[in-house]
Amino acid sequence: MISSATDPIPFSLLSSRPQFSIDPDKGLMMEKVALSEIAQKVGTPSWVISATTLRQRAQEFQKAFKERNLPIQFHFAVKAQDHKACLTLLRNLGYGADVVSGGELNRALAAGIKPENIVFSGVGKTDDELRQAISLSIAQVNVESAEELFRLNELALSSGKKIRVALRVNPNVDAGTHAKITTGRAENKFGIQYHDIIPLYRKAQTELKGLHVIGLAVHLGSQIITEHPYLAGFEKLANIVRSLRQANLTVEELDCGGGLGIRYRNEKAPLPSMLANVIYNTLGNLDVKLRLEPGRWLAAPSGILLSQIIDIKKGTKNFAIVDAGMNDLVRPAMYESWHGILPLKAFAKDTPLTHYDVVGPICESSDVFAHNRLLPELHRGDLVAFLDAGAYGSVMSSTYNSHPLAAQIMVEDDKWAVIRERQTLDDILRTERLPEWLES
Ligand SMILES: Cc1ncc(COP(=O)(O)O)c(C=O)c1O
Ligand SMILES: N[C@@H](CCCC[NH3+])C(=O)O
Repeated sequence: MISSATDPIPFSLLSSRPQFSIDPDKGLMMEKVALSEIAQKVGTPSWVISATTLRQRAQEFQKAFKERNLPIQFHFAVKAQDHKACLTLLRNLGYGADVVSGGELNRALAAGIKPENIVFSGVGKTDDELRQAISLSIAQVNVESAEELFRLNELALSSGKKIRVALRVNPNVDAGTHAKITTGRAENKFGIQYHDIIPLYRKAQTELKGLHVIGLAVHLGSQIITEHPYLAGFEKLANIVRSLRQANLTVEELDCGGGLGIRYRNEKAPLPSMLANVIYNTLGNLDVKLRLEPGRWLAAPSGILLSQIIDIKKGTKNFAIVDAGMNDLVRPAMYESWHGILPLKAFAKDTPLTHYDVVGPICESSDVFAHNRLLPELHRGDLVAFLDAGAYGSVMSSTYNSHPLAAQIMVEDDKWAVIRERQTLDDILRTERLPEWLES
């Protein structure tokens, strides 16, 4: 997390992010909206998402696969960004949803996504969640263990309705990403071990009458920035498909998961066309319907977290203390992740830069957004934007230290709207009760 000479300086962060510009009077703009106006009217911290960026990235993803003529259905990974407005925008482009809980399933439905466009992944699905999936006849349940497979079969039999199922393979492939967001290694809790798939698939397809076994699913991890893990994972998947077919079993569909990474700092971020090429070369001739579950690539660059500087604390180090904390954006504390930081005040390319540790107000030493970051000189009251926070940002926030959840705003062209009100302390206290014996 230590800044180095190779860190992009603030101005250069703008060059690869067309949704932002600097207006000499209004400062940092997202699309045609001055972010300072939002901060002034709605307060900070606030999440702001650019609808145009989300839409363009979603379309770029689709285009890459269309160019390869691959029959594919996209399911946005709701865990990355679960706001109804984002899900609705994506639904209008033809995206379905990839959900990992009953909550996400019902959010997707509330956004008008049809059950037949919803896949349900995740390592711990309750009976109630699976019953709802069965009664809705969703696109498929990605089953993560033999135990879950048998339980789902029983639930389907007792409801009198078959459920479409894919077996999630754990291919034991290293995604080459942060250890905490790798999911496809044998030691990870996700998926069914590679060597157990064929006997289990056979049993499921030939004996478990509550299930319609349509194929396989795989998800290797998140923030994947080279083609190698995908190549290795999909080649293994293709081998299993061939073995299953040799054993006279039917494979109709493959769900290739998500995971495509973005450029937060200096990473050589891949494009969806890379993923389309790898899928074309590894799975393209298997005559299967394909599904993908992208999350981060669509949503992360579309969103920011707006925050205000509470104090500048000077000493051996300069601390810029902001009003957003790890309770809002937990990624730096949790994964040592790097987020670009831009001041909202207009600044010129040759503005002199100063080193700051940018920290939040939370009583944890890990509540640090950036160490030794070069920024134009900052003052109390200044506003800053944490970039690339549209995925795994608002969805992971908490009310630690009794900080209410931040507001959410959507921007499109010159319009903006509050899409989630700022939570209040009353909202938090409303659900708390005193036990009778403590009431005075
Ligand atoms: C099963 C599954 N699908 C899709 C995703 C989305 O991943 P990403 O946001 O990296 O595209 C995840 C998250 O890692 C996941 O666990
Ligand atoms: N929350 C992680 C991604 C996890 C993806 C879900 N398996 C992040 O912020 O990078």
